[in-house]
Amino acid sequence: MASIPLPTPARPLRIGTRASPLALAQANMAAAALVAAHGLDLAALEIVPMTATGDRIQDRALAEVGGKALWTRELDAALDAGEIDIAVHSLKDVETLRDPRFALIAMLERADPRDRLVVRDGIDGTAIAELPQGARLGTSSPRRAAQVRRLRPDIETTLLRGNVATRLGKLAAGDVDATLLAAAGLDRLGMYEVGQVIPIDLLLPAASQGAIGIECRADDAATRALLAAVDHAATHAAVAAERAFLAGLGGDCRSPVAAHAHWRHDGTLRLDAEIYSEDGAEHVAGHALVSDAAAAADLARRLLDEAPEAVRSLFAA
Ligand SMILES: NCc1[nH]cc(CCC(=O)O)c1CC(=O)O
Repeated sequence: MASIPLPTPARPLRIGTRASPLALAQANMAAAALVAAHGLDLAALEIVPMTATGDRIQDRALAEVGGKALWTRELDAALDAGEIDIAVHSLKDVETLRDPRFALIAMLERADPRDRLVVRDGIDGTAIAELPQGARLGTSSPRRAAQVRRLRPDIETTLLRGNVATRLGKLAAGDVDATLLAAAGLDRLGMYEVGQVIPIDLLLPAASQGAIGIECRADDAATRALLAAVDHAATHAAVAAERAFLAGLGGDCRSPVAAHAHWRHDGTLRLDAEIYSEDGAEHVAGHALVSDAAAAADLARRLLDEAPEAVRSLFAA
């Protein structure tokens, strides 16, 4: 194979990212992986932070805002215009159907995919089952709201938006009694002690949760080669199955859908998935061994076929 032209301080690789502390931490993880894989000079990389539409809108549920690509539009435009060379994303927030001008080449090794329950001072209990009767749970995730309401119909769910620190601040201020946050995000912010982890079999995570994706322009062969060296193949295949399931449903990160794939000891990949009605009162769950995207899409079709009307009607596909 021909050698890859490496970025240099004179011609740095520009890494586009959202400007939130979590996004910056993730961009730095991607940078560190590239430095390690290629023996780059740190000065050969430049982090380029930008604000996404989703960051600007703070007062409404993103599901209401409508429109697509609330987290990717600005980075896509910068990538397309050649202002950045790569974009680093929380894959959970990236649409399953991407513009073919962009290529998702690499995923870093997935972190803890689980959610953690965080309660405010004065609330006893660290598990969902232990929350006080009628507790108020803040979340911006239709999945988390539906899952909690299924387990605890007495719990009231309200909208809680903003980056991780903002949400924790609103929790501390008593706006809500509890919230759910991704363990991966908390850990990447150094908040290892915040919240109580919820087992996967109690609260199945969102498709792609804990996975960081790195994209470049599809026609940028040099950058593709650079990124391919930091791809974690096992993560990539598992997350691709989760995303194929979501795509098969016609869902996105605003759908009450959970999907998690994990490698079994015999080398097969098992995909577990659940789809909920908005209030969590109804749901359908299933699993399959998935050797390719088609098998994940098959599971989506099977679950939609089995789903009660309140669930199926959420997916107009
Ligand atoms: N929707 C926001 C978002 N997107 C990715 C993460 C966490 C990091 C990850 O899943 O990799 C979070 C925060 C959260 O859900 O608590």
